[in-house]
Formats: sequence, structure tokens, C-alpha cells
Amino acid sequence: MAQTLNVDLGLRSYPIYIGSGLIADPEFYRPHVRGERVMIVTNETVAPIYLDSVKAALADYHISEVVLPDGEQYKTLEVWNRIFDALLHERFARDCTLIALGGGVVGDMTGFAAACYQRGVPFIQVPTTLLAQVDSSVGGKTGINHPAGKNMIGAFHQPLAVIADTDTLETLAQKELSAGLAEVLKYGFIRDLPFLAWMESHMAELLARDPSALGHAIKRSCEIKAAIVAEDELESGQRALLNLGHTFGHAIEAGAGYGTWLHGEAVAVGTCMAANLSQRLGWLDEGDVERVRRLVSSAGLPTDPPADLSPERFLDLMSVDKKVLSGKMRFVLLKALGDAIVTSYVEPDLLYATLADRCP
Ligand SMILES: O=C(O)C(=O)C[C@@H](O)[C@H](O)[C@H](O)COP(=O)(O)O
Repeated sequence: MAQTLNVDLGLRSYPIYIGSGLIADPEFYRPHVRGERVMIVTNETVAPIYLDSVKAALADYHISEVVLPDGEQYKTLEVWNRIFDALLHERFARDCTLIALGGGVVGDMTGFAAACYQRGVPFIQVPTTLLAQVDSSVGGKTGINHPAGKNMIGAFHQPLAVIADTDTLETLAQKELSAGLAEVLKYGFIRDLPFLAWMESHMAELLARDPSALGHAIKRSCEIKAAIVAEDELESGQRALLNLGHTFGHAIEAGAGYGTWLHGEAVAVGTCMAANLSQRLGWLDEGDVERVRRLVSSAGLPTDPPADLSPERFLDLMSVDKKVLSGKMRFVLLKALGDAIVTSYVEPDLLYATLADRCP
């Protein structure tokens, strides 16, 4: 049984299907596939587990595949180009559909390839990690990394559908599950205090992959994300709230070398740092910050930045953030738990103090 949510974007609206057993079911693909040719883009970890099921579900189409290496360190221009090599080698025309089968890296790279191939072809997201199911597969942000900054080259390109099979989470490494929980927690921190409280009391079930707890977490996360994206598709306002923890987090990922930290782990630390800065601005109290850190830690996630990332290097890496406008950094901070804002009014000494802060 699938639950269906909708991302309301006028002509670019699309469904998010969430449930068990969807990945091998042709019914979820058929209404959305365009043309007769399908290119499945996946990675070396996911292919041996799920590629055959997806191919069987798409047996009515002419299928090709490209299998990329797995990891954030491969979200590069060179690896991305392999998708075009495959499409061109096999003479794909515009009447085709790309399928992104995998986690956030595969989804972002496939979506960006779909945005660019012959100036734009359709694609479907089939996310197989928790992080991709609750966040990156929804909303149309696609792209690749540059050594100077995360997701620096990309496009907004909405998928035709998101098919989130919750069974795929059974094969996910525990570290990857925790990384996905960082983004689930984010929705509570920015917009939904009751959801945060629900996570507090259901963390053990979430970590034990209880299907009902995970199903609720995925649905609520996608509801919040779909509503924000529908309000502000191209991030001219409210959508930036979804970037809580990301300015600090992206700096950690780039500073340590892509692939050293999982994206969700870096976002978890970034969220604790955003809470720290929010306290310095007088918005959160000590108890709130402690609650943020406790929740993050209870999800099996780190709370502190790497000791070798100096405040100066942090600042340098953060200065290429996509939220920088007219040379001014903007931050997603917490006015209260469940109430995030975007602000550029942060005194440099308070920011520096947060960047220098390390738990004893
Ligand atoms: O969808 C959004 O908007 C987000 O910001 C979601 C983030 O969790 C996600 O990691 C996104 O890819 C980051 O986008 P970026 O614009 O900061 O690169």
C-alpha cells in the first residue's frame, strides 16, 4: 500500500509515493515514463541489490543503465559526464526518461544530467536512502560539487515522480540511516515542534527501523518539504529554511574532503552550531541548545565540528555559500525550537565564537 503526497507546482506538480514494495511495481512507473527509452542511473552499491527489480518493473521499455562509483567524492564534473557519454553512445533522443536509483548523490547527478541533456529531459527519482527519501529526491534541486564548494554547479529541475520504497531502508548501513535522521530532525527544528517531540519519544524505534515509525517520519518530512517547495520553488525566500545547518555542514564536508563526512553527519553538526549561534543571539536558552544536541546525539550523529577546522578556514569555506547575497552571508537560525528564520544580522564576533567553540 502506498501513501501518495503531492508537490503542487502547477504544470510541474508531481506525486511522492511512499510505501513498501513499490520499487518492483510497474504501476508506479508507468504513468510517468515518457518515450520508449529509459536510462537508469545508479551506483555500485545499489546496483547489485535493486537494479534487476527496477529493470523488471520497466520491462515494457527499452532500458539502458549507467553505474557510477558510490560516494560524495564522486559527485564531480568528470563522473557526471559519464551519464552523457552513456546517453550519447546509445543515441538517446529527447523522448526518453532518466531514472535516478540510489541516494542523494545519484539523485542530484541524474537530475542535473536530465536538466542539461539536449536542454532538458524528464526524470524520476527512486530514492533508496533515508536522506534521499525525506529530502534530496523532493524539490528539484540538482547538481554536482566543486572543490571550492558543495552543489556549486546545478539547476532546479523537478522530477516527474518520486517513488520511495521503504523496504530499501532495510539494506541501509546504520551510519546512513542516522545521516538521514539529521534531515528528519531538521523539519522539526524549523517548522514542527510536535514532530520534534514525537522524534524524541520514537528515536529507538526509528533507529531499529520500525516500519511504522519510519513511515511516519518519511511522510511528515515530505509533507513539510512539499509545502515549503510549493511556496517557494526557486528559493527566493522561505525555502532557504531547509538549509538549516547546511552552511556550517557544507564547509565541514568541503574542508575535510568530500566523502570523509556523510552529508547528514555534517548537517547534524551544522545544526548544533546554528543552535549555538542562536543562543549567542539571545534566541535560544541553554536548555534549548542542550535539547538540540541531545536529539542529534540520540540519532547516532556527531554534535561537534572537527578539531582541525580552524574558524578562519571555516569562514573561508562558508563565504562561497549559495545564500551569500551582495557579499553578505545569510544564516538559517532558530528564533525558538520549531521556528527558524533567515538572517544576515550576525555580529562577526558571535559567529567567530561559535566557529571556535568545541565541547570539552
Ligand atoms: O531542498 C532544499 O532547498 C534544501 O536546501 C535541502 C537540503 O537539505 C539539501 O541538502 C540541498 O541539496 C542543499 O541545497 P544547497 O542549495 O544548500 O546546495
